[in-house]
Parts: sequence; structure tokens; C-alpha cells
Amino acid sequence: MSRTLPVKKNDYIDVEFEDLTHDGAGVAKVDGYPLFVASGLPGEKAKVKVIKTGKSYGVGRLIELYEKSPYRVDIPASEKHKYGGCQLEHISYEGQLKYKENQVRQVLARIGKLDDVQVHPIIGMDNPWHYRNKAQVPVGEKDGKLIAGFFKPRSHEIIDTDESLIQLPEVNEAIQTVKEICRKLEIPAYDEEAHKGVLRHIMARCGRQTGELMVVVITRTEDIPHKNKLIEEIIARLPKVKSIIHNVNSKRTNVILGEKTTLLWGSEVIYDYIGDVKFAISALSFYQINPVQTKVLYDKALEYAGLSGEESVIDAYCGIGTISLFLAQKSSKVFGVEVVPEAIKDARRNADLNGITNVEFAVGQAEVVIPKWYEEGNAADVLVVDPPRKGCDAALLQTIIEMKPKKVVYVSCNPATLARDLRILEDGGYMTLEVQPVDMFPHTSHVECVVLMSRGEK
Ligand SMILES: C[S@@+](CC[C@H](N)C(=O)[O-])C[C@H]1O[C@@H](n2cnc3c(N)ncnc32)[C@H](O)[C@@H]1O
Repeated sequence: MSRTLPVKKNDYIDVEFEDLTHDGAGVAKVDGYPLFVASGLPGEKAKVKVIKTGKSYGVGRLIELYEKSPYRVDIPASEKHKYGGCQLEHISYEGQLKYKENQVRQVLARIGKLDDVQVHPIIGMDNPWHYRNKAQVPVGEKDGKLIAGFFKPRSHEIIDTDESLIQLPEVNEAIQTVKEICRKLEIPAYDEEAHKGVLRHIMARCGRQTGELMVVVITRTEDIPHKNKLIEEIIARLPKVKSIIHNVNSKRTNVILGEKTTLLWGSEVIYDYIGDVKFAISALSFYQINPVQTKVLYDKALEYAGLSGEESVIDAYCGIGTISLFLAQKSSKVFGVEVVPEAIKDARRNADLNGITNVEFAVGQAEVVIPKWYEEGNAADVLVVDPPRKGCDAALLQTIIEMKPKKVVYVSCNPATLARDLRILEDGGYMTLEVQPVDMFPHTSHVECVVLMSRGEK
């Protein structure tokens, strides 16, 4: 028999928020039934309207706040367009750090059954603004004018913006300049519903240390109207631009980058430094978006790896070899594995660029390549994993358990899949010794962690 819910759609009720969801919505309980309300904060009392009810939870809209959290910040309506992608815009930075650290502890306990694991205080930024080295903004049209900015939360309506408070000023300037040039040249914006038009996204990437800029124009069509003029004007108006790339995405999809990438002008890559290691970055390669915190994260990963110079190391999900090259300086040999061929091309180029010879890179899925290496008699003393949000594949975790590297260093951008994978490794004989959350993405709900596991006693 289905239970009667304590609330109905369109009810107005008074609630007190107890918690936050993983994406920053407030959670209130009505007779044990969870109600998720965007922008509610723990400790706040409010009137909400129930807008949706499901079997296990409902969704409400905040109508009136009776009691405010000390962590609440109010953003004037005229400034809202600068906060695209900032799910935690209504929480002070101090409150955000507290929330993220708690979230890591709770998820490790709930999903990983790791209640007594040592979680260090999160490492935040001294200046948590203008940190992103890359933006990919959707392009559309409003009242006959080309616009570009960010999607309104839970919709495909584009909010036009000329500034983002979390992007580097150079990235803001590049996006704004390319938008103005495309407007002037009357390049038609992509119409998502009709799947017509040309320009879908503008992407800009900046090497924070070098100042070098890459601009990528992503279109539905193979042709770009006024292509030569577009290139000419970008070069004239953005003196730091080193690379202009064209990517064609002809499909009806939410995925940003498409099937074909060509160089329009300049170099295929831009360069950047993390510490004193130099990196070449191409358009399709993953590169951490917060260079300041990346250094903090990699230093911690290196510290956890505890290398003496004798060890062989595997770096799974290595991207352009960033962590591999850090580790190579302190180990006998590093093997990096990555699924994107362009990233491995960058990784090899990066090893050459830095004169690092004790690294080898392979293209392929970590869960296929590493088990094969192991079958062929290879093993590592230290294994580093830095998977995408979905975490490590089960076949890779099984190989780690069989290979028995002394240490596993797990770098994760998703506490839920991290907790799941740590539990599997714990059941396979590893122990979680330390967890260090690092705030790589201020004002968003994302949180990064680096974890040290080892075999043997705690
Ligand atoms: C979070 S990034 C980490 C990259 C790198 N360690 C860094 O810090 O820049 C995850 C990487 O895993 C790659 N990837 C995704 N699935 C993979 C798989 N099954 N096997 C190997 N690499 C994969 C992605 O292309 C991406 O480069």
C-alpha cells in the first residue's frame, strides 16, 4: 500500500532546513519526508511552496525567509548575471568550505562506511574569485541579437553576460571579444530547437602563467561565414592569442565538442606551467581549470606517494601527463594511461619539453591497459588514479587489489564515487589513511579530494 505523503503539490508550508544536497539545495524534513528547496540553508526557517512531490522526496520553492543563516550572502539582482554556474552563490566562502568539508565526511561515512577516517580541514583559496582558466559558453539569439553566457539553472535559456566572477579576466575578455566580432560579422547563432544556424559555443582557454590564449569556435556547419575576417579580427583584438581552433559539432546533442577539429591559425597548443613543469595543452585535452589549487592538489598527491626515487609508479587517467611528470621527478619510472589520444600526444610532448625520460604513456582505457600490463608481469609500487566523475571502473579496482601496490593515491572530483571505490579497495585489503579535500571550484558545489591508502596496519 502506498503511504500518504505529508505534503501536496501547491501547499504552502513552514519549514526549517537541516542540511544541503550534493548540489547545494536546502533539505527540510516534513514528518521525515525530505523536501529539496533551491537556496535554503541549514538553520534557516522559511515559508516554501511545494512544486513537485515524488515517492521518496519532494521539491519546493522558497517564498519567504523568517530566519537567515549567518552564512547567507545576498546578491543584488543587477549582479546576478556574473554568477553563472555558481550553485553556492548565496553562501559566504567560509560557509561553502564548511559545507564541502562536511559533505566529504558524510558521504565517506554513508557510502564508504568510513566513519572514523582522518579527513583534514579543506584547503580553500586566499582569493576565491577569477580562478577558471577555461570557459565554454553557449551561443543563442535574443531579439535578433547574438547572445552568449550561461544556461539559466535547470533550463536551456541562455543568460547573456559580459563577465563571470569565477573566470580569469583574460578568459572573460576573450569570450566577450569573440562574441562582439561574431555579432558584427552577423554570424548566425545556433538555434537548438530547430537545429539550425551556425555558432554553438565559444571556448577560451588561458595559460595562467604564460598568458597565452586559445580560442575555439564550435559550429554546427563545416563552413563559418566570414571565416577569414573572423580570424583576422580575433588576432587584431586579442594580442595574446596563440591558437585559433574550429570544432564542428553537427549533432543534436548537449555534448559541447563535436567530431571534427581543425587548426584555423597559430599553434595547435598553448603552454602553461604548474610549478616549474611546462605543459602543452590542446583543445580536446583535459587540463585542470584552477591552476592555483592544482599545484596544491598535486603537491599533496606527491607527498602521499612518498617516493624515494626507486619506485615504479602507474598514473591511471593521466590526461596530458600532469601528475605523471610531477611524480617522474621523484621515482624510477612512471607509466601513464589515458583514453583520449590527443591528450597522450600532449603528454609525450610534455615529457620531451621538460627533458623527462623516465615516463611512458599509453592510449587506452585504464581498465583494459592496466590489467593487460599486470598479466604481462608488470606491477607498480605506487598507483595513482584520477578518474572522471563516474569513478574507477570495477575491472581496474580488481587489478589494483591483485597487483597490491604498497600505496594507492586516489584523486577524485566526486566524493560519492570516491567513497564507493574506497570501500571496494578497503574490502580488498587496503586502508584509507588520510583524506585531504581541496577546494578547486569555489562557489560551485563541486569538491575535489586526494586520498592516501596503503596495505597493512593503520
Ligand atoms: C579528472 S581527469 C584527470 C587528468 C589528469 N590526471 C590531470 O590532473 O590533469 C580524468 C581523465 O581521465 C580520462 N579518462 C576518462 N575515462 C577513461 C578511461 N576509462 N581510461 C583512461 N582514461 C580515461 C579523461 O579523458 C581525463 O583526461
